[in-house]
Amino acid sequence: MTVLVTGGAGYIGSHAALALLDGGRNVVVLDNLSQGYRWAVPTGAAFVEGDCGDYDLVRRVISEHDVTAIMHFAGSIIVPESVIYPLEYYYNNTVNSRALAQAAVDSGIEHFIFSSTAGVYGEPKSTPILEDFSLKPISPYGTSKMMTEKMLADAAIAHDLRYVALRYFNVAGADPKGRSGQTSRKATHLIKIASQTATGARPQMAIYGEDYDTPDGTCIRDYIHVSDLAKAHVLALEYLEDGGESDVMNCGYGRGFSVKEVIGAVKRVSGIDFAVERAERRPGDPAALIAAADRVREKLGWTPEYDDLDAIVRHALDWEESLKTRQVDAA
Ligand SMILES: NC(=O)c1ccc[n+]([C@@H]2O[C@H](COP(=O)([O-])OP(=O)(O)OC[C@H]3O[C@@H](n4cnc5c(N)ncnc54)[C@H](O)[C@@H]3O)[C@@H](O)[C@H]2O)c1
Ligand SMILES: O=c1ccn([C@@H]2O[C@H](COP(=O)(O)OP(=O)(O)O[C@H]3O[C@H](CO)[C@H](O)[C@H](O)[C@H]3O)[C@@H](O)[C@H]2O)c(=O)[nH]1
Repeated sequence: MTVLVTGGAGYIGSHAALALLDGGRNVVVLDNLSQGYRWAVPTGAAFVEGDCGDYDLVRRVISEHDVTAIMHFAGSIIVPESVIYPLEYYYNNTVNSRALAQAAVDSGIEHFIFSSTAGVYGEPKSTPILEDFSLKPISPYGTSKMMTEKMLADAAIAHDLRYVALRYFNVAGADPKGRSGQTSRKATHLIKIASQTATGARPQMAIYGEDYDTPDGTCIRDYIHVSDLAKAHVLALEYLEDGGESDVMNCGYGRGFSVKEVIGAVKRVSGIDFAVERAERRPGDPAALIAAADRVREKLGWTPEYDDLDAIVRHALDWEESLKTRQVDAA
């Protein structure tokens, strides 16, 4: 019995693979290394280089590794890039997910966990955001994820497949044991960028907009530690194995921090007063995104361990330091 982790050479997938291995499960990672790194695949996981949209390959991997469940992280993740290259995003996130789901159904896989995003909500009518708020994504990225959610919902009605779509809020931090972290070639995430600036990989950073309708004028987000998120995946799998119904669940802590608060934490924890510029608003940034996080706690029994901004930042900084000794551009 093995879990197939697509995108397991990437940031979140590698942490989920670690959590599965730590729990004594077998893991096979399928990743095309378009963004991830071979070295990021945890020791103990089997690795297949290839595309999650390659139906025949997926069927073979499922059969050869005795796969009984799929965690699907592989995808393209940069919101502004999805506006410029929408058809690439629909292909990689929606078309390839369709092929993967088809291979899963045809192979008799019954348990499927999908990486969705708070981006499916678009500009929410209010916060905290409940799972049954209407889905009105404002980017091709968000729409590509929403479409995959809908496909899974329909497939789950027609076939023996049951799924949990986890809608991540802002994922940050790194494995507390230093085994993995965020290495993306094209980082856009606030805590990653602030950590790179603190550790000298960037000369300065910018705050995108100080005129939002928030207490300090900067955007508020619900930052979740990647290891807590990984744990939610393991629990979601156990939930399905115990007979749980298909569902969607927000993954966040239900509280938010502003951009200025985050930068303040990175300066405080690192002890470095790095340069921060003011910049224009970034298009498409909602003022505040905070999860209603009751469902994941109640249905999965999820209890976070790292709901502490300084701990998230500490782990992100430690990982950034460790990257100085790695060849991150060599896959
Ligand atoms: N990072 C976040 O804050 C965030 C928030 C919400 C949702 N998500 C979702 O979580 C998932 C993982 O994100 P991440 O931050 O770890 O990104 P990442 O880029 O670090 O990891 C994605 C991995 O998928 C691989 N990949 C991409 N397309 C593939 C394909 N067609 N076949 C096989 N492998 C492929 C890449 O090489 C990479 O290793 C994505 O689906 C993303 O949309 C991420
Ligand atoms: O250098 C930077 C980087 C970010 N920000 C600001 O920090 C906040 C957070 O930005 P991120 O890029 O870290 O994250 P987003 O909220 O834009 O998006 C992330 O969270 C979303 C859900 O909330 C989606 O899941 C998406 O995939 C994921 O990238 C935003 O107000 C952004 O403008 C800055 O001011 N400076």
